[in-house]
Amino acid sequence: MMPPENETSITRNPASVLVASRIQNACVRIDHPPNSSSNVSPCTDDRMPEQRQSTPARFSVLRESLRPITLKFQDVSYTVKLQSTKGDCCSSLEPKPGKTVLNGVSGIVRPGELLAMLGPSGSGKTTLLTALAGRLPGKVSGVITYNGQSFSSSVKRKTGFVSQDDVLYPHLTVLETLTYAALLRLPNKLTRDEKIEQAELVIAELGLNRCQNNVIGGPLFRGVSGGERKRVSIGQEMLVNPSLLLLDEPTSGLDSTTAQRIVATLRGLARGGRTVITTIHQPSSRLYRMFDKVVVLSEGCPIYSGCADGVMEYFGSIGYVPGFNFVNPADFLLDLANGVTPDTKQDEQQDFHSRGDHHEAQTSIKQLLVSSYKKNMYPALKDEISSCHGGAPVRSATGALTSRSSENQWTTSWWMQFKVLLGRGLKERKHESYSGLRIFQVMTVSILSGLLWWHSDTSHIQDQVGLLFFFSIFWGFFPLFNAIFAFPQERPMLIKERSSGMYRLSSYYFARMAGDLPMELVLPTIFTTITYWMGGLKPSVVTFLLTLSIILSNVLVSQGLGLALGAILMDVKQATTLASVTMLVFLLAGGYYIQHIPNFIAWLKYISFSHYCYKLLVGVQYSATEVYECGSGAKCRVLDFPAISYLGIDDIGWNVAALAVMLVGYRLLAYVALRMGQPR
Ligand SMILES: Nc1ncnc2c1ncn2[C@@H]1O[C@H](COP(=O)(O)OP(=O)(O)OP(=O)(O)O)[C@@H](O)[C@H]1O
Repeated sequence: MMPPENETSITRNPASVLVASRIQNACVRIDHPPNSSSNVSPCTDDRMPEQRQSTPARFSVLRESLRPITLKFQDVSYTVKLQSTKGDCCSSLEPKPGKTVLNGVSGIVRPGELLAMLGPSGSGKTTLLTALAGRLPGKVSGVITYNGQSFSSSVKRKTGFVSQDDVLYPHLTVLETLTYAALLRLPNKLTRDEKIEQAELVIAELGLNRCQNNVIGGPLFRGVSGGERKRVSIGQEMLVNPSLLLLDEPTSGLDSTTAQRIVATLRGLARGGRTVITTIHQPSSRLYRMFDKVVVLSEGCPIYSGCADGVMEYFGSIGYVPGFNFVNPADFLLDLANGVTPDTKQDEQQDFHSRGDHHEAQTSIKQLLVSSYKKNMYPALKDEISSCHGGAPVRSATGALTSRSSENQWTTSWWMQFKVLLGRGLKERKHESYSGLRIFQVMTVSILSGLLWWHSDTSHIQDQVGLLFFFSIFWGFFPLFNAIFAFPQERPMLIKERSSGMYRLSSYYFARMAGDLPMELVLPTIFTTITYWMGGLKPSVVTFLLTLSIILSNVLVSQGLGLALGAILMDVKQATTLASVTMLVFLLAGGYYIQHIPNFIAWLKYISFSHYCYKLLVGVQYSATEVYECGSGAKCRVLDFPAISYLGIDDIGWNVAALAVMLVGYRLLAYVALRMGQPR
């Protein structure tokens, strides 16, 4: 059948309007919308047989009462500012063009329903999903409500979001990943053992028992399969028993059986009283039949929003019917969203070369479909959005304030979050922190420098001072460059977990600091012990301990600077470049290489922690009355040695204070930068 050819065919068509209206109403498949007490049992039939067998009859958080959410979105539009393509310095002054990614998308999803967003690549599915999850940066126009209310932190905690890329720690096993998620996300009223039990139940529910002790894996080493990884991501969200679950292409890259299993799980979750929304690329007809509703996007504009099994009727009513060899409704919808109809398809096969004409024809078909949606489908949808009051009422005369304020609290205490994050961080990073390569690096340098400075004494004071300067610089560079990677590497995980309201930023931050400490302090301690005694520095335990504590303070300050640079720039390349320039400046201005720095630039040494460290190291090594052999039998005061006289070994208190200020200041800066760059 031919598509409509003139404007009259897309004007408000009473027959199409009737169909569209029926499609909207027909979507309400659940006769008795789930309520907080009886909403979870219907899912059993939809689950895979293996899941039905494996679900034990223990208490499951997945079977606890829910707070159903009806999600409505009306006229959602979103525009992004495009980066200028010109590389010259003045391009930033030009106004940047905007790109409309979403244009007037509407829909309604009730508890118990599974909605699929379909559309060609780049049509705006992910953007719409992110907007519905309340995670889209910038201004989204239109109205999005959750049980009639705007997005709030209580909705956030009841929302599960599974992104297209699985953000998981590669060195943790499936069981560990879900256990840590359970410990962090489940409320304090459950004991630790009960939380672990919930993680095991989710593993059983998702059919992950066989691989529960396998590591997740990453780009450099193999772990669980793509489908298993995806199910782990879904499991992390299932643990919070979300009322609203959003998933971005959960089946992409999976074989059809695994994809079928995942969509069956989603449908089961929906039937348990949740509102489930997923984007999907190319569903098979088997998968398509599992959806309750679909939203079809074409270049950011909706061409259909309603019941999944009403698409044929709707498009038939406006003049588009599939060809005789039609099998899959999803293929038909995607063709339409691309502006391809069965007729144009046939033409394309006949005449492969007339691409320009086809492009115009496709554009006009897309425009026709969008106009048809606006005229025939949108009014019915709009009426339904404004008339429907589905879902649990969030406001009751007395209960509203209490339940809201209690839901706004974190599910677990600060201390609990700290402990779990510390344990998880130590487990995930033990390969990195205790890497043989790192230990080898430090041991080699320490032994080599011990040999180079072998038993130097005060008659070679220049060498001794050089060793002290080397201490300050080596333990300035090494921790700085290690720390730079911390936050940029963890950023995706931090964004994901903080967006779900999993923990406070402060508990994460302190757990990270504490987790890094042991190895950050053990290596310099071993290094100093070896080099100090091999290098022939003052053979006094007190002086050694003072030297060690100065070096450890230097390590902490330098690590703080690295963390701050990483957190501010969130880009390893930029941060390492800046760090190398900074350390070069500190090296030169430290007071060892150049002893007559011009006054106008001499202030640089005051911002260098290596300078303070070096001064303190010299200060504890030599006393004011000490002498050294400065010629054949002649004795000179240490204080008169040019390098030391220029440096000065007085005002130890000021140097300690400067290091202390930097120790706190850099870490505070790192925290503030992280807070500013993260969702609250
Ligand atoms: N921040 C942004 N800056 C520039 N362009 C953007 C931005 N966000 C989205 N877009 C553009 O908007 C369009 C829709 O993107 P989106 O990721 O939502 O599409 P999609 O339908 O999910 O695609 P796919 O199926 O390939 O994942 C794309 O053309 C994308 O390039």
